[in-house]
Amino acid sequence: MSDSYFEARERELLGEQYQKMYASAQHVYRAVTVNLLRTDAQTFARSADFLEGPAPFCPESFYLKENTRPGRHPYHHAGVYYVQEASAAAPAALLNVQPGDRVLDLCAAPGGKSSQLGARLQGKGLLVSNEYVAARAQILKNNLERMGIFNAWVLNEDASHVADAFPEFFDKVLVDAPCSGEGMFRKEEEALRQHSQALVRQCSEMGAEILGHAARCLAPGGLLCYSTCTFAPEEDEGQIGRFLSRHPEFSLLPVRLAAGSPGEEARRCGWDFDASLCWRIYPCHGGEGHFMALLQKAGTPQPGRSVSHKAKPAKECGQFLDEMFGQLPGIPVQNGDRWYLVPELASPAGRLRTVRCGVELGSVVKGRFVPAHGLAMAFGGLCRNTEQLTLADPRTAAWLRGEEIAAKTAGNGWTAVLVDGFPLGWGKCSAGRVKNHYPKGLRNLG
Ligand SMILES: C[S@@+](CC[C@H](N)C(=O)[O-])C[C@H]1O[C@@H](n2cnc3c(N)ncnc32)[C@H](O)[C@@H]1O
Repeated sequence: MSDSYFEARERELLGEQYQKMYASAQHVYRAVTVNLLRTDAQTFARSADFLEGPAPFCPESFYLKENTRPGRHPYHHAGVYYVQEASAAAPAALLNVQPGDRVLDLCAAPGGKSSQLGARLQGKGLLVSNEYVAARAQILKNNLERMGIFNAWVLNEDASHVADAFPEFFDKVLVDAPCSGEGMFRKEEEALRQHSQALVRQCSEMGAEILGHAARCLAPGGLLCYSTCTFAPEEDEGQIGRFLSRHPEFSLLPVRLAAGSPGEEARRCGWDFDASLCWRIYPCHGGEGHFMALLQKAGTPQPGRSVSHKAKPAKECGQFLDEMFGQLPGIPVQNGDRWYLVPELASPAGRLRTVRCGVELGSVVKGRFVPAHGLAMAFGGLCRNTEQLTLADPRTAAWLRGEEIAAKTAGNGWTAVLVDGFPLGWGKCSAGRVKNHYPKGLRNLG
């Protein structure tokens, strides 16, 4: 790490601790976060042989063994885990999301923290997952689809529009702010090259604006988590101090994790509050670096408002769902020639730029229903016709390469293909063979 402004600032703030916090921590840890919608942390730890052990920042994060390629593993394809730096997994867990909550992730792409929030909802309630940059919002949608988060509404909006549309609506809000990325220095040279004091100031202003919008859409009594992957005072403790001075209706709750260190008084930028209630993770703690603070809005939560939709799926779509699944959670909604299963609390009509609301079910082509990949990823484990694979079965690798495989458990017609019960998309079975419908862009090639 050699940005001169960064180094001079941190040496001054940390004194003798500087060497310990950054320079002597050479090891770069890689980690994954298990998807609690697919399995639990203990079962995952037993079944995945590529894990080094649990990370100390949240129960669903695990360090990886050296030389693993987690992106090609069948469990990755099946959304059993998300490749996520260990300290980055901490903030979402602080919100203590419960099934049925209304949750907003305001700066969500590529989706690591949204996946955690969605998994903790266990399919009940609503996750609104917003990303400002359009191309990144598509990546977010794809990741949430792979993780099977079926009650997510993915938006590509300015934070101010989200706040206008949902006044005091959410029980829990996460602001993982766009930041100067000092916690990325060891992983990405580009973050180091682009860094400057001016960038820190710019990010601090942007973060303050986003936090203001987050405050508006949080319900009375609701929780707001603010996090960054930077160490800069103006974006961290200083940001929280400024927010508290503008928002006396918020109070700071203590954050204490098994590893890391309390927020620092010297980084308050002159604001008067107890910065030690915040939490920091430095490279020496076993993660690349994160700052987080948990805030509560005063007041008592009101019963949530819900928006009802009335729609019946096309005959072919309804028939397919009845035969293959029975009752699924959500409301069928048509958009053009496609059908979606929309979470009950969501209202996809209106002016918000929606990337995806709920699960894409499929479309009717020449009088026949063609199921969408997202349907298999969300509900494949519940499907009545399945081709069941295991990690040890050579057909699993063949399937992920896009090959046709021999049928052993599926009957004729559309079938969900599963590895150890986790979904790997659709196949179509006939004459003892399963034709491969796993999307071409997702296959393990080369
Ligand atoms: C730190 S990243 C979020 C990472 C994400 N929470 C995760 O865990 O995968 C911050 C995100 O904020 C987005 N962003 C950029 N400008 C923004 C703005 N003005 N308002 C809201 N979000 C913005 C960035 O595109 C980026 O995807």
